[in-house]
Amino acid sequence: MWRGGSNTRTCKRRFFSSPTRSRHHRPPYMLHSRGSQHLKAMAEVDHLAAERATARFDVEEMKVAWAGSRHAVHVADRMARLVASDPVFRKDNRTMLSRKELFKDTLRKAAHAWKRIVELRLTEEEADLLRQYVDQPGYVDLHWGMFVPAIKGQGTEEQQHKWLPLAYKFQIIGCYAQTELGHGSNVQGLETTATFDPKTDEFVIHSPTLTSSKWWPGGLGKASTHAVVYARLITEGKDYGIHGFIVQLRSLEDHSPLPGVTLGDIGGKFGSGAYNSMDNGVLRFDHVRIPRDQMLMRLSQVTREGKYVHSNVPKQLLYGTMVYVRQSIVADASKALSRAVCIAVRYSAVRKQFGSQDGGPETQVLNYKTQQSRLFPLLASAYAFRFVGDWLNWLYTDVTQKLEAKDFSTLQEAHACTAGLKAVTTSVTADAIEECRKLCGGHGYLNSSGLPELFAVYVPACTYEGDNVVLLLQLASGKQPVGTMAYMGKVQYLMQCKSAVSSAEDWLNPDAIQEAFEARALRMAVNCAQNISQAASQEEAAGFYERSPDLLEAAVAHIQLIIVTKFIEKVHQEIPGHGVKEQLQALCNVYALYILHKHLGDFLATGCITPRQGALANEQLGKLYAQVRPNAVALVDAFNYTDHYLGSVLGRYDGDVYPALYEEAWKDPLNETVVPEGYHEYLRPLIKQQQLKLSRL
Ligand SMILES: CCCCCCCCCC/C=C\CCC/C=C/C(=O)SCCNC(=O)CCNC(=O)[C@H](O)C(C)(C)COP(=O)(O)OP(=O)(O)OC[C@H]1O[C@@H](n2cnc3c(N)ncnc32)[C@H](O)[C@@H]1OP(=O)(O)O
Ligand SMILES: Cc1cc2nc3c(=O)[nH]c(=O)nc-3n(C[C@H](O)[C@H](O)[C@H](O)COP(=O)(O)OP(=O)(O)OC[C@H]3O[C@@H](n4cnc5c(N)ncnc54)[C@H](O)[C@@H]3O)c2cc1C
Repeated sequence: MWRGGSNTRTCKRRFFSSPTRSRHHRPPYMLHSRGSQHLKAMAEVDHLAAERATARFDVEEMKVAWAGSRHAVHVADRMARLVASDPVFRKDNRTMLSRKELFKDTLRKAAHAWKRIVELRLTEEEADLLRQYVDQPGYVDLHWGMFVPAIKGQGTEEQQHKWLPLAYKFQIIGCYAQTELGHGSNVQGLETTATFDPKTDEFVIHSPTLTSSKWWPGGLGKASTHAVVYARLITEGKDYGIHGFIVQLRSLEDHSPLPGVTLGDIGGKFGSGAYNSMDNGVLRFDHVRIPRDQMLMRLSQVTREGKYVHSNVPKQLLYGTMVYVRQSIVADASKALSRAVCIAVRYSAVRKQFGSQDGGPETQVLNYKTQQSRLFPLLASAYAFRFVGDWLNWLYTDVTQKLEAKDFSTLQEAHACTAGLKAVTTSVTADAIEECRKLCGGHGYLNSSGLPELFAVYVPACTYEGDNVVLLLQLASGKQPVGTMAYMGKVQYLMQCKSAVSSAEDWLNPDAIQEAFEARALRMAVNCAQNISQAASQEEAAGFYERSPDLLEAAVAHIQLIIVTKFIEKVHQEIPGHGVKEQLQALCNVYALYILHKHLGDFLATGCITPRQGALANEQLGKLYAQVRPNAVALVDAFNYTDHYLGSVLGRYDGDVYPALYEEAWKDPLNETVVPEGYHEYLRPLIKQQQLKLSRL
């Protein structure tokens, strides 16, 4: 008890009262030769070895299951180490940099990453991974993640031929300028105009109001030379709605804004370090002219005479770039969540509190059932999101191939799944990162734990690429029971079926889980439909508006069903490696039963299960946690993250947390001097004044 972090009385003075030190001073015990030997010896110890020894499965094979293939493990490993060993990619000081320093550091890292990519002739797969491990949001994310995909998806072959080689070689840098000060979610409400002038064969791009200023695009503020700008196309006096245009913003010689272009950064954002490395920008146009062939013309065209021609394709293909990014955001959710969980699991195995009143060892906090019941569902969710992300990537590829063959039948399904899964996985992940911070107690609140920055970087994912609530409401427009909606075809059965579960073990049967989740999702959707028609005596839209909070819950139930289904399907596959399948089976059950327990109200209110069956699910959940416990550290080791990528003293692979925490504290700029700046101006006069007052008494 007295050795734990809650009891700092004994250590406080000793640790922080050393004499004046230079910027590079070391903590007291590190100056002492015996101290540094001690530290070295400790560094060679694996404090988590005992935890690793209790694992009942082959961790190397689990790495393969997580990464998707042996090749994927190998490439990821190589790229992670390449980044970790390069001093330019250092990030441990990131939260201490000013905004300007941080931005410059981002430019430096991006340039260095590009240099390494070219020097080492990395493949696209390797280059993507290298950028991921550099782990600092920046303009390159938008250049590769949105600018290039927008040109690929919406540009004609000729346009692709012209613009993509320039973008691939970084001869131009692009961003995605859609959102405006006054309109984000409502894309059809954007105000920027692109008016065709047949006299000069040009479009005139203009920002007619303050609210039409482009606002938020990443990379726009300071880095981009070009943007795909979304604007209302006006020709022959008619407004044809939103279309994309390639617009040059800055000189390729000196980076100054082109005539008629006003642009800059929109200002500091949530958290230290974090997303402040990104130059989210503001942009206004004052009648800026661009050639007609810079309208992205794959979906529709404007002829030399100014005639608007729409190809025979759904207009929603304009939103294709967003669908692409949303599916990649789902894969990213599992990365962010697994990082947070890895930190919290390892630290919970190291951290000890209570349990001994006689000087004996205290209890690892990971052994507390409350800690397990908060942490293991998050561990299971990380695996669940990973597998549903893989499936979504497959769906996206499949839909893209169909679209190329002019088959648009699965477009709506792709939109619904990407929108819904993006919304659910990002909301859960943001909350989970914060929960992991709390699971790490006080030390989780330190920047050096990595969790505050991870949260601050991650939380805007709930908003960008579509506000999560707005996206979930999109699911309600799904009409036909196809694809992931197919279960709705079993409406008669699912409306009246009763769960057969009669013991806790029965909940281990995937069919029992699947049926309960299908029945809950379907009944909630049917209830919504009935309530909407009752609420809307005249118009469906009015009922939709009235019952939208219920629709949100029904949408979440549908998405949770997809996640559970894809996890069950994954576990049904052949999975090599001793004990790997068993562990994944346990995690799948933890995920499903945790959701069932958390949303018990839904399951009971819709009559899918009885209160007794709900209690049995919770009983089984407790048994599953006990099964996960000895494997927990190995299950996070399977994510295969380097200490550099994890960026957390609490999540270190060797578990040697305390010396690392101690050393990290001394790196803070406040500790550059023992007597702080401001002492002579503010502290000393205050103290002296009080002393004077006292002496007069
Ligand atoms: C510790 C350090 C870690 C470092 C890690 C590094 C991380 C780096 C991070 C970088 C990653 C990402 C950067 C983020 C970049 C962000 C970019 C953006 O945010 S870009 C802007 C995105 N904007 C949006 O998403 C806007 C949201 N709004 C919409 O999508 C739509 O307008 C929508 C869906 C709300 C529809 O509105 P509305 O009802 O008005 O639609 P329409 O009338 O236009 O259409 C209705 C009709 O179309 C169908 N529909 C809608 N969308 C789609 C679609 N995408 N695909 C197919 N169909 C679609 C809809 O269902 C309707 O169909 P119907 O049959 O008529 O019912
Ligand atoms: C970090 C970050 C990076 C970004 N990067 C880019 C970028 O690169 N390019 C780009 O173009 N944009 C970018 N964006 C903008 C982003 O796409 C929008 O902020 C996002 O789409 C949400 O739109 P909004 O800001 O208009 O929110 P709003 O729609 O104004 O949302 C405000 C509130 O209203 C609610 N609401 C809105 N409509 C409805 C409705 N119909 N029913 C019920 N509730 C509703 C929302 O749920 C929310 O609670 C970025 C944003 C962030 C935060």
